[in-house]
Amino acid sequence: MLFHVQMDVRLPHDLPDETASALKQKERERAERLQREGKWRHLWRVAGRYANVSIFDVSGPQELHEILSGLPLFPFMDIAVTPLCRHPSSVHADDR
Ligand SMILES: O=C(O)CC1=CCC(=O)O1
Repeated sequence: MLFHVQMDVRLPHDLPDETASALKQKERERAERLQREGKWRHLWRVAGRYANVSIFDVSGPQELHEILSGLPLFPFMDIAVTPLCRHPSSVHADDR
């Protein structure tokens, strides 16, 4: 099942630089692993904002929630989830 996910990152201004750097590094490692596993299909930066839009390919909302809530930056992100289904005019056979 595909989900469009927008994550807006809001790190507290008083978060020490070292803590922020460690969180970002852990987030990167988790994101890279999930991409290699095929669960995090797209990851795009929103131009001009500390935010991303992503496409996840997971079994359903429960798995998505487990992934998102396990992200190192989860406590510092506003997340909006939109479930997706196939568009009848899409020419891409792999759209699910
Ligand atoms: O920088 C972001 O948008 C937050 C993030 C998600 C995956 C990642 O590596 O960073």
